[in-house]
Amino acid sequence: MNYYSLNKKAPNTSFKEAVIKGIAPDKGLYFPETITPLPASFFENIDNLSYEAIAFEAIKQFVSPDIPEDVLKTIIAETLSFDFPVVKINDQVSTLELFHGPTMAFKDVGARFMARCLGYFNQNNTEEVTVLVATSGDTGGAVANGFLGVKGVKVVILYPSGKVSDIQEKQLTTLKQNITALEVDGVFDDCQDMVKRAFLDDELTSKMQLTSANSINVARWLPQMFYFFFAYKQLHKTHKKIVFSVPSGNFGNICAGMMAQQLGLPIHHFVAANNENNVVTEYLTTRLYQPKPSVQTISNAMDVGNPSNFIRIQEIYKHNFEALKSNLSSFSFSDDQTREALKELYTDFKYIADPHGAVGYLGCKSYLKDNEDAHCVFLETAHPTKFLNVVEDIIPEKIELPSQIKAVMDEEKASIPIAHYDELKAVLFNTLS
Ligand SMILES: N[C@@H](CCOP(=O)(O)O)C(=O)O
Repeated sequence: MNYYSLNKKAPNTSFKEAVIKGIAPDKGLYFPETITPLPASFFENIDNLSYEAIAFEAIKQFVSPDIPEDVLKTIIAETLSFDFPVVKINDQVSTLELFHGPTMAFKDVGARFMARCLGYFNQNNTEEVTVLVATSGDTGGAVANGFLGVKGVKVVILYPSGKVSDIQEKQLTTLKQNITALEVDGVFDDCQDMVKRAFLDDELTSKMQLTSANSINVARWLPQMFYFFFAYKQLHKTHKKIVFSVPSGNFGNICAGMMAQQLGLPIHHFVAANNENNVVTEYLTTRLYQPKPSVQTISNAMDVGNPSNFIRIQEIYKHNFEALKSNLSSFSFSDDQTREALKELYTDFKYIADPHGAVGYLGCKSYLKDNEDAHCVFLETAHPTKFLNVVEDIIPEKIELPSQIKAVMDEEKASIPIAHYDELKAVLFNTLS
């Protein structure tokens, strides 16, 4: 598969080069040249396929021929070593739990997949790769965990100081080894802008191989398609109109769901569930796409004011507003509404959600008001204990800490404070020695 830059001012490139570069030289996101739907027989036979077999069929065309099929099977087996259960909330709503991996957030799949692809491409390479990543909470921990000890790879994570949860901060600052955490005096968008600027900085890129482990990287983004297939496998016999409500920040996850739909997965509709960072909700109402500085909320991983992947969504719908709107609804919710939803899920259904899942649940409720015959699945993108300070105030029971969380609780944080791009540059040059 070849990839083109969405800015259309850079040469097309292979999967391998797209992964190693992260972003095209013209600053565009890479997008696959073709998307070939899976045959009808795949969907007819889905009940007999394992998750690994489904994932293999879904992603094969996007990584071929750079990753041979036997290597791809191993990468997928190692990536998907945990479960993805659908849990019934009521007759109209279910949740897909994506938090059973090592850092208890949906980012684990993409991070582990990408780390293994990069490890494979790098095996005979003497040149080190530096992975730069901006996080508003969950990506950082997943990337730190996924890339820990990967040969020839150094990871530098930028996160907004004071704007991620305590456990998220522990996950991304305590592993050390080949992982460096930079605590940025700013918001997530400042971190993301610095990362994107670094890719275009000739002084840096002439001395080091930089790539991204955010969803701008195709190897981080595309494996997120798997979730939608896994939910479909669990629900298609009982529900015909399946709608996904995706808590959305950088819009990589929902965009991956739309790619799954392009492959033929029968998804009836998407809901982008937003907190008060509502650029896309406003766009669908006003047709004006106006990125703005992110505001801090209790669903902090979605505190993104300029979502990177929206341009890919536009590309899928060929920049046709009506086509997009017929397949995507978007709602935005305040922190108070999110707290109420957490309470309702617990009181009415005995389900403990995290704040992001609660926003997804609200997205389902809003959509179902006018679409009663649909079944809405909200993605539970992270485990509630990652947001203990929020959840424990609302849920009147002691929540048992999972072993993955306990493992980092008492570790010592190591981070470097920075405020400006030049400081990032200095850190990157220091990693060269
Ligand atoms: N929600 C994210 C922000 C970065 O998103 P990504 O999917 O592009 O890595 C986070 O938790 O850091």
